Amino acid sequence: MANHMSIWAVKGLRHPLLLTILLAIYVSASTDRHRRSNLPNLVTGAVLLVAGVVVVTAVLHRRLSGGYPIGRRLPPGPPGWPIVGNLLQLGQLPHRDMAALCREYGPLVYLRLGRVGAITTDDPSVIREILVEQDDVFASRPRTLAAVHLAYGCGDVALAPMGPRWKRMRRICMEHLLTTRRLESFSRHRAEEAHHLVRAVWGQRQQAINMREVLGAFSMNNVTRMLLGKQYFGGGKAGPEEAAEFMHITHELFRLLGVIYLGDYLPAWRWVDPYGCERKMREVEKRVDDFHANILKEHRDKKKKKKNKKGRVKEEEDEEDEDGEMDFVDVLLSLPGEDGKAHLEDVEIKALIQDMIAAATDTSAVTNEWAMTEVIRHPRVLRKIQAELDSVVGPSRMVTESDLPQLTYLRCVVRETFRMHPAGPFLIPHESLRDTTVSGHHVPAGTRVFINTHALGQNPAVWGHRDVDEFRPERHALPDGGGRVEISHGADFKILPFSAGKRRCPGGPLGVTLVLMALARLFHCFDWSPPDGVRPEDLDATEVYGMTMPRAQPLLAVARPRLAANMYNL
Ligand code: HEM
Repeated sequence: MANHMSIWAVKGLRHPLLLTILLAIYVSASTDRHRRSNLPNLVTGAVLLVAGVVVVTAVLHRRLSGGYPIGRRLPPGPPGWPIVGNLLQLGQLPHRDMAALCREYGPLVYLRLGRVGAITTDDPSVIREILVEQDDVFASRPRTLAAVHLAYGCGDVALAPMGPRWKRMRRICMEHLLTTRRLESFSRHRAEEAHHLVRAVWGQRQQAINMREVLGAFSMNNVTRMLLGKQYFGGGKAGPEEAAEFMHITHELFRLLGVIYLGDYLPAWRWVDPYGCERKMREVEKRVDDFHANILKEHRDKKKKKKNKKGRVKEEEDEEDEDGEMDFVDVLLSLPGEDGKAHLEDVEIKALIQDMIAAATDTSAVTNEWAMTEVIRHPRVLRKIQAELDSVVGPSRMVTESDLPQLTYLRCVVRETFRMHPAGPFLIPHESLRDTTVSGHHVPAGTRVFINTHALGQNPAVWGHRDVDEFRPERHALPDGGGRVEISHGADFKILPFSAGKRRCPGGPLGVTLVLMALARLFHCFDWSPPDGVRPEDLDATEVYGMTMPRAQPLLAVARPRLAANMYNL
């Protein structure tokens, strides 16, 4: 009984109406005692009345109007506490908690997180309304403390609020960095990194391989070669100390960007900051900035050396390195700045480098680790992927980028991976710029928007109740069996790997190539199984929450070569 009472008390803490009932039961019990001891029960009655009125008024006010004139109703949502609002209703896996609220209250749910109003949804038509039909209203981002400290005062692309600065930075990405021509110029590097990936696995064949390390190195090397002209893994140009510093700050950056920092919702929390979160943000901010300053210095020194060698600088012109490509930092150093300035500000270049590293590496590595996990859990799927690779590529050459559009079944596998394990549980939070109406509900300016991509992929109303939990790539096959399977949201918005509208991912095509290439090479070159003693179906698939949503534990898997030995030495 005591146990039951404590469970109800905990539930009561999360639900004010329940607490009122508990309070009423308690007070009437004590009233009984008071009666027996002849104490006046007038005071008890008054306390009960006032408590009831306060809570019921607060709840009604919040439910009916949310502080807005009746008729402009906020979307439905759970009642919240004064000051903290609904923060206590969110636990370690907030995407799952918000999904449960959508099941209970409907496709669009309103929450109050401390002083911040928020909406969340996992419904394709509401998502389309927010990201496409009302793109102008919802294309901003909240100024979180992590964004201020870790993205150069929100001066980057990914975390910047809507405004002329974001537009300019995004244009630089689209017109100078992520163009088809520029990306093609790195295809040779990508092929080399795909080969290193196969070699790294071959070197550890027949033993349990930590796939997080191998896949992380593949993504990181691809991105840093393109961005900084350096490899940090596998004997590239960077020294071990620099590589260790790079890894450390990148991990810290991801971790801090993923934290839900209470100081963003309850300003008083910042005075206490019991876990030193903001102090850590400032520390990482300094180390990241030093690292980027060093990268800029190296590139400028290299440029000077070339100038001395040639006796002239080809300003404003593509300046290729000895391999024939300009890395992104070279490109950024060659661009003119704002208002007629000769160059971009250093802080602008650093913010862009930072964004690309954060946005490009973890997303593709996490997706690859989940895809490998699901395929090893389902040997039937592995056999189908390999049959396709054997027919499109054959046993006597390696997969190339030109094969990727033909790998129809593998593309379905990647879509299914994005359905069940999107790179991030939510899109990066959006924010509304002005008052608006969504699905008939009032949404005030400054509302934070949590698009729950994880819950979208698990939504039985979208995917059917029968096999929503099952990894079944066939569900993405095109009806006529032909054509190219696209790895994007499509017209139905049933999956949302790269988002849509103004803030959609500008690196989608590169991301898809990195994911497909790694998987195609790994499944073409090797057979895969879990470590000895683990059955495929018992391979753990628990996730942890963060800006991206990796497996709780790194994937360990055993590779057995399936091509002739000479193929691995090419
Ligand atoms: C599998 C790989 C990738 C996935 C799944 C992915 C996914 C996403 C998602 C979901 C967003 C948030 C969109 C929103 O909030 O509405 C995003 C934003 C972004 N991504 Fe990616 N991405 C990937 C790879 C890349 C790559 C390779 C780059 C660049 C080299 C990149 C650069 C960015 C940038 C700059 C933004 C911010 C856009 C903005 O706010 O305007 N991403 N990405």
